[in-house]
Amino acid sequence: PKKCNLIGHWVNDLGSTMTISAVNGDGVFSGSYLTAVSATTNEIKVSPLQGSLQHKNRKGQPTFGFTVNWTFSDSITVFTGQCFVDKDGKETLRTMWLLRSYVDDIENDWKATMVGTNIFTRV
Ligand SMILES: CN1C(=O)N(C)[C@H]2CS[C@@H](CCCCC(=O)O)[C@H]21
Repeated sequence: PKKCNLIGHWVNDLGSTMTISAVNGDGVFSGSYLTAVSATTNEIKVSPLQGSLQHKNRKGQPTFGFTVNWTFSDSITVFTGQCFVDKDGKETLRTMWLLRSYVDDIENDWKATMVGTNIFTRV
């Protein structure tokens, strides 16, 4: 049956790689994120991620959410999505994300959040 497991190594179309470690009994997990591109000119470094997944339905394709706390930029990204097994039996994470960047002035709050979709596949 279709079984998608979040644990392991993932890569997305931007070349970012993500490693998700053990998922505990409450569905809480942690890991690390290494981005290949950034909106900043800072040197890119590995960043920690923390999240949780729904496995109440135990249908094997759980929904999840996680936060990446960027170590090299004054910003933070939250991802949410679902882990699928596609028709070829390959696991894929379909996600949407919000990237919130620091702005100096509340007048610039309107342009501080970017949104996007992103697909991860197993490395
Ligand atoms: C590389 N990325 C990636 O793999 N994404 C799914 C998108 C959403 S998080 C962003 C990178 C943000 C880096 C920190 C910053 O530039 O403020 C971009």
